[in-house]
Amino acid sequence: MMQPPDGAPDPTHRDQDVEDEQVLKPFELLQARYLSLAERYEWLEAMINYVPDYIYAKDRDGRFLFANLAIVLNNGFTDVDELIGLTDAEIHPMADAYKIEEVERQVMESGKADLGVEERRLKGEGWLMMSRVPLRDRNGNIIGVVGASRDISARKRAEKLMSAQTKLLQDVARGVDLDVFLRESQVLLEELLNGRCVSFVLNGEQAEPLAGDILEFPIFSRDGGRHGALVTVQTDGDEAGLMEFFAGIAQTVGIAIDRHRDIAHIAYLAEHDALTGLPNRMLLDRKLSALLEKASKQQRSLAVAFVDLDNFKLVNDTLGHAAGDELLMVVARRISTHVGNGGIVARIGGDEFIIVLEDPVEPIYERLAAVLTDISKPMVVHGVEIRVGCSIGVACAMEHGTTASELFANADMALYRAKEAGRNAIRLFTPAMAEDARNKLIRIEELRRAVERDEFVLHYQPQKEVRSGKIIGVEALVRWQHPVEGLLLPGVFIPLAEETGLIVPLGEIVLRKACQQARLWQDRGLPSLRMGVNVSARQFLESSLTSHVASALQSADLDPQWLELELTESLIMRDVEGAIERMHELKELGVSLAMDDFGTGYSSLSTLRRFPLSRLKIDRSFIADIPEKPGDMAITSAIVSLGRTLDLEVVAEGVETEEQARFLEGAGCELLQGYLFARPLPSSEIESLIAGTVAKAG
Ligand SMILES: Nc1nc2c(ncn2[C@@H]2O[C@H](COP(=O)(O)O[C@H]3[C@@H](O)[C@H](n4cnc5c(=O)[nH]c(N)nc54)O[C@@H]3COP(=O)(O)O)[C@@H](O)[C@H]2O)c(=O)[nH]1
Repeated sequence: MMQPPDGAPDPTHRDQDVEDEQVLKPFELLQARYLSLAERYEWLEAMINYVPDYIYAKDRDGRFLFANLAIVLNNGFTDVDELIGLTDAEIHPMADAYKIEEVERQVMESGKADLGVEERRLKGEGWLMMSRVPLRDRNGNIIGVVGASRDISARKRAEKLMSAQTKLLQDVARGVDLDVFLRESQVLLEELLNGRCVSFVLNGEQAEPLAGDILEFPIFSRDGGRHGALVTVQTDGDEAGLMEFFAGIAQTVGIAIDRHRDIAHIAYLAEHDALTGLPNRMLLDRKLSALLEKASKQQRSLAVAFVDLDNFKLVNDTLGHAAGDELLMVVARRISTHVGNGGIVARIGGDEFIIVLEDPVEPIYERLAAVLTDISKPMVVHGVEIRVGCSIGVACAMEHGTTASELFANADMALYRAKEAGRNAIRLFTPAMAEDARNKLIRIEELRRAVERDEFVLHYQPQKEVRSGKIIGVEALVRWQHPVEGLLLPGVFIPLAEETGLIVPLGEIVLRKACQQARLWQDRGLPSLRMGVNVSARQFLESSLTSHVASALQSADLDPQWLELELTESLIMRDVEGAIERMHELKELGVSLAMDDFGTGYSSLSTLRRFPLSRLKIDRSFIADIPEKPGDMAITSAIVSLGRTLDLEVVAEGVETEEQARFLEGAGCELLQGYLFARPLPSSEIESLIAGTVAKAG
């Protein structure tokens, strides 16, 4: 604590009387009363000597007039008198002295203060903040310079530490590679701390032995775990600020590691399927391109196989998505076991996997057959034992393609063929498949155009009532009047129309034409005929179906009772509840509904009861082998009596022989349809046929 010179009043002493007087009397009076000039000088000098800042005054020639103790000691003197009268040139190296003189000369010449200039210390390490102001006499003449400087080394260091911390945080934000970040951080810290040893010891790493007492700052992870520690050696001058700095750096390193792991995880997720952990399409593309390059250089072969599970949707729909996920994981494991390190297994979509077999030693077919057999083995999913089959399509490099996309396209084509072959099959790509695919594409384009231009005509196949022998209805069957190929049967284009969705506009065309024809026959005075129109699965699922039917009826001005929509049994059974709802919607229009191809699906008596049907059409496959197959005859009789039980009329399709007709009549079947009576005929021929039967009856 600084003491005032002997005899001087203690300025910190607070005496109430004195304070009162100070308020009452002028300051000069007070000074004169208590302090002589010498006393005041002594007191001021003691005070100036006490402050750690450097304070001095110089004359115009740069000679020290006064300097406080801090300056005296810093320049290697013991008493101020030793310094008085000296110039900077006499106590500092020439260059430093010149610099000081230059600044002070400027201040004296300009009369302007030079405040807050940061400079390195002339002696020892550190920084000073310098201020110089002109020294003036009573008349305002500049007679020298007064300087004051403060040691700002601690602040400068704190700033450096902070900017180091900021730089590291910026590196973290920029996502600098972790190894680079750790290396650069270590170098930066060691430089900043004058070569002091600093290292980051991450979990699982061996710490380098350091001499001396060790300081450890834990590097925490975001979730409170520990990544490791920042390790350094303890030194005497370690102040609290530095400890905080180390702790802060350790925290920054923790963030960097967290971030690095996040990025690695995101990169992993971007290239892997989250469910099975298998590579996804992105990684597969990358890896396959590299493998293809290698295979091409080494003239080796490589197989790409597309694997698609059969009936996966059924598992999802019946057992739920969690069960579907479990199934996919089992399948992924089974495929991976077979492929091992000699290839890649990737999941590229719902139930689609791709296998790449590198230079297959065993014949490809055998390896894939083993995969197929393994996938098809029973598995327990959510407590239920199930089996799923699969179809596999294969293409080989370089034979079937040299790029990933060529091989994918060709393997996909082969897969399509495998599925067509009835599933659980493997097909190797052949150039003919590409040709077929090309033709299919051309056909789709032609079909699209045909729908736009309406190149379709309807033929009608009569339905004969057994009881009266009269034609009481027809089934409308579409034909494509192809501009080059002539009249095409539906088997050629209906499946394609289903696949592409073109069946929806095509179905609308058929509905309109059929309704118009029915109305035209009525207008021409023919007996009213029930018009049967096939509705495909895709059409039935369209929410617009009911409005399309209503609109077709309305524009033809046809009474709905003459329109019958034929829905296949398998279509209805896919989603019984949904189908019932849609059937009621249609029924409300006043049309009747028939179940087509009956016997090929799995409807039970109890579900059949719930359908608002008018007729059952026995599938022609049951009729074809009558009378050769007694089993078919029994089924046919059973369907007829089922119809009777449910109060539904039964129509037998595909009746080709008199024998079949007699059997069906005997069984009680009400309506017959087939080549025996007529093939599907153009409208004009139907007119003659009906006119003929009417005349015969008359
Ligand atoms: N969604 C739509 N599907 C339609 C439409 N028009 C037809 N089709 C479907 O195409 C399938 C094939 O039709 P098609 O080649 O016309 O064959 C029909 C008859 O010719 C044939 N048939 C009739 N009687 C006999 C016979 O005695 N023997 C025999 N071998 N074949 C015969 O059956 C077909 C009618 O069958 P079905 O529809 O089950 O009553 C056809 O199956 C339709 O599904 C359409 O406009 N939309």
